[in-house]
Amino acid sequence: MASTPAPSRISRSIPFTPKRPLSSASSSELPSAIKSSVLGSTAKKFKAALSSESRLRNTVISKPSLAAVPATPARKSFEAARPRTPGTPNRSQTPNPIINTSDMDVSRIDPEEALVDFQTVEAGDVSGDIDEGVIPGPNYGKDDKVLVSIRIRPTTSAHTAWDHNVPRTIKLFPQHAKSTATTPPEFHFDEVLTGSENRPVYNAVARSHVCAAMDGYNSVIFAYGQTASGKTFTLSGNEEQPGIIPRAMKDVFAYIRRTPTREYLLRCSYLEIYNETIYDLLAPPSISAAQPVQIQGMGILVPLREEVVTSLKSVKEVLERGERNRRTASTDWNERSSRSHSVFRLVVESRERGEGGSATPSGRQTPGARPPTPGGPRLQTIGGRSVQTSVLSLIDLAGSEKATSDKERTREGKYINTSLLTLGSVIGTLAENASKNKNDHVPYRNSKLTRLLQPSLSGDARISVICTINPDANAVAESTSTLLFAQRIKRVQLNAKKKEIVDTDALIERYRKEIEDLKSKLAEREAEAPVRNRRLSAREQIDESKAMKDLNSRIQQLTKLILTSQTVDESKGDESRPASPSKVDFDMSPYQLQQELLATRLQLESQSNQILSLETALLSRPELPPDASETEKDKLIAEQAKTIRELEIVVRGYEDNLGEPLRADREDVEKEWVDKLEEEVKKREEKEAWASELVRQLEKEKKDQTQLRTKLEDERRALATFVSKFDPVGPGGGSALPSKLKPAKPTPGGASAAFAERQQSRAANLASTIIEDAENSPARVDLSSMKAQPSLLDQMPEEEWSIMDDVSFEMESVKHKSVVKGSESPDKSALSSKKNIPL
Ligand SMILES: Nc1ncnc2c1ncn2[C@@H]1O[C@H](COP(=O)(O)OP(=O)(O)OP(=O)(O)O)[C@@H](O)[C@H]1O
Repeated sequence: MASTPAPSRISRSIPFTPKRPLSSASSSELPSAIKSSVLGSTAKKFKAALSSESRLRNTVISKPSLAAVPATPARKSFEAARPRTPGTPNRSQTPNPIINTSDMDVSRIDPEEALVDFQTVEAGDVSGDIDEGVIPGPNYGKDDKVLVSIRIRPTTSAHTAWDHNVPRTIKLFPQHAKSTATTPPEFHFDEVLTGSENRPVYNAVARSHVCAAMDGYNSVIFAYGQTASGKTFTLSGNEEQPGIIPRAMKDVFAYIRRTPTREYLLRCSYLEIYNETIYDLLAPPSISAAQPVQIQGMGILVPLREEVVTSLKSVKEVLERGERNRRTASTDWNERSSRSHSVFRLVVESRERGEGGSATPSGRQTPGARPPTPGGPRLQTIGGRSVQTSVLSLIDLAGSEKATSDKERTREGKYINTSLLTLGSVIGTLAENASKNKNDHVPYRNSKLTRLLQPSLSGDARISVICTINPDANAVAESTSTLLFAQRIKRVQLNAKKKEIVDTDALIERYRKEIEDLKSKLAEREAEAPVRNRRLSAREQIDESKAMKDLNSRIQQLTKLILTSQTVDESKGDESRPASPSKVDFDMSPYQLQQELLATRLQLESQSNQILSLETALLSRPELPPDASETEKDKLIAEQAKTIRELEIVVRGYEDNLGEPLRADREDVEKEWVDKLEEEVKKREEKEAWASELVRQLEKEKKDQTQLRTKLEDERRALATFVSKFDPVGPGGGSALPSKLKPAKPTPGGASAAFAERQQSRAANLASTIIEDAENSPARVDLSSMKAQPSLLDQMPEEEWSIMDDVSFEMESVKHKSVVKGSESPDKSALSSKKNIPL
C-alpha cells in the first residue's frame, strides 16, 4: 500500500481533482495513447464529456489563494468579508474579493471523478497535527452513551474555583460554594481536560467519532458552554493550535490513506442558526438571506449547498468561506463572540474498491450528461458493491450568557438562550426517558437547533459533547449550570447504526422494513394518544400531531419509492439497454433519495400549478365551431371579449355594492348593542346609587343608636345618683324623707313587679317595631345581635327599679326633666323622628 506510487499532482490546482489525475487535464493536451487508455471504454467516453465540462468550468473561474484554516489569531484577514452583526463596529472597509464565488458547484460533476482513495490523498494532507500512530479501535463510541468531556479554560486569576486533581472528576472548592453547610457535589465525566494544547483534546474527545463517521456511523461533536469559555478555540483553534475541525479534516484524509480497500466521496456543507433562522454559509450571502434553509421531515435541509471536496486544501477553502459569512460580534465578555450556532457537516460516502484494487468503475453508467441532483453527486453501488453513507457534524454552539449592555446583543442572547434552554430540556427528557424507560414527548420542535439535531439526539448518531468552562470564581454559577447540562447528557441513550446501501433489492427490503417499523410506531403512538394528549400542553399536542404527520409522510414516501423501484425492476430484462437515470437514482441511500424526492416533489408541485393555470386559461377561451372562418372567429372572439368586459363591470359593481347591505347590517347591529349597553349601564348606576343610599342610611342609624345609648346611659347614671340620695330614707329606711315626697300606694305584687311588667311590655314593643321596620327596610340589620344585647334598663339593678316606680319626686333640684310622667322627653322626641327606631 505504501509502495504505491503517488499520482501526479498537476490537477490539484482545480477544485475537483479527478481520481486519476490525467483525466482532469485537458484532453487536447494528452497524447493519444494515454487518451485511449484513460477514456477508452464506453463508460470513459461518457465520463470524458462530463470531465471536459467540469474542466471548462474550473479553468474559467480563478481561485483565490487559500489561507490557513480559519482560526482565532488569523481573524484579521477575515474581518473584511465577514458580515457584521448589527451594532458591531466595522473593523475594516476592504471588500471581500471572493464572497460570491463558489468554485465547487458540483451539481453536474460525475461522482466518479471526485472520488478520493488512498492513492489520491496528498501526502501533505495528513502530516503533523494528528497522532497517526494511535488509531482508535473499532469499538469507538460503541457503548451507546454520549462521550462527555469537560475542558477548563486557563485562567488569568490567581485561583481557580474548581478542583480537578482527581482524574475525570471536577468539584467546586468548598469556599466558593453558596452554602458552607453542605459539601459541593462531585461531577464525573469521560474526560476533564485543561491547558491550551488542542492536540490531546482532539485525541480524547473527537478522534473516535471522526473515525466512526468514516466507518459509516453518523457522528456529532459539539461544544457547549458559557460565552468566552473556549468553544470556538476548541473547535476551530488557531494557527498554532488548530482545533477539532481542522484536525478532523486531516484525520479524514489520513483515514482514507490507510484504507486501501475503499474509495470515498466527500461533500461539505456549512450552516448557521442565527435568531432562529438557518442560513447557508456556503451560499452567497444575498441568496442565503433571501432563501433561508428549511428543515423538512427528519433533519432534511433544503436548500442547502453541498460541495464536493477532494483534498484538505478544498476543505479549507470551504471552511474559510463559511467562516467569513458567520456572524460574530463583540460582547461584554468576548471580543469576538459567536452570535450563532454553526454546523459544519461532512457527508462521507464510501464503497469497496473494484477488483484488484482498481478504482475504475465497472458497473452501470448513466448515458449522457447527468441531470443536476440536489446536493451534488451521489456515489453509486457498483457491481454489487455497497455504499455506506454517514454524516459527521461539528457544531460550535453560541455561548449561553447573561444580560448584556448592548440591545442587539440582548435580542440575540434571547434567541441563543432559548435554543440552549430547549436543548437542555430535550436532553433532560431524553435522559429521563432512558433512565426510567419512558416515552415522554420530547420538545424537539421548540427550536431550530433541536430540530436540526433531532435525528442525532434520537439515537441515530454517535455523539461527543465537550463542555467548556471558565474556572474563575465569578463564573461559578454558569460553570455549574454547564456541568449539570453535561451530567444530564451523559444519561442519554444512543443506538447508532451503520448506514449501508447494499443493492436495489436490499434497499427495497430495507424500505419495507422501515415502513413496517414506522407503521408500528405510528400505531403505538395512536393508541397512546388519548392518554398522552391529556398530559400534553396545546403546543406539545401540535408537535405531537406534526410528528405523526411526519411519520405518515415518511411511510408514504417509502411506499412510493418501493413502487417506483418495482416499476423500474420490471423493465430489467434487456441487459443491452443502458440503465435508466431513474435506475441510477434508485441506487442512492435513503438520505439521498429523500433529498431527490423532495426536489422532485417541489418540481412536480410547480408543474401541476402551471398545468392548472394553463387549464384555466384554456377553459376561459371562447369556444369556436371547428369549421368557423377566420372572420367569424375574430367576430366571436370580439363578442366574447365584450361579454367578459361587461361581466367584469357587473362583478366590479356587485363587489362595490356588496359592501352596502353589509355596512347597513353592521350599523343596525352596532346601534342595537349600543342601546343595550347604555341601558345596562344606566341600570347598573341606579343600583349603585340605591346601594350607596342604603349604606348611608344604615350608617346614620348606627350613629343615632349610639347617641341614644349614650343618652340613656347618662340618664340612668343621673337617676341612679339621684335615687342614691334617698337610699337611707327609702321604704323602711327611717325618718329623713324630704317633705314633698309622698309614700307610694302599695300595688299587688309590689312596685318591683309592676315596674318589671312595664319594662317587659316596652321592650317587647320596641323589639317588634324594630323587626317590622328592619324587615321593611332594604338595609339588613342583625336583629339577633340586637335582641341579644341587654338594654340599659335591663342592666339596671333590680332594687333601683322599685325606687323609680315607687317614689314620685319633683326634679326641681335636679336639672334633669326626663322622668316627668305623660310628657315627652327630648330624647323621645329625637328618637321618634327615626324611622327604624320607634319608642
Ligand atoms: N484553552 C484555551 N487556551 C487558551 N486560550 C483560550 C482557551 N480557551 C479559550 N481561549 C481564549 O479565550 C477567548 C474566548 O474563547 P472563544 O472565542 O473560544 O470562546 P467561546 O466560548 O467560543 O465564546 P462565544 O460563545 O462568545 O463565541 C479567545 O481569545 C480564546 O483564544
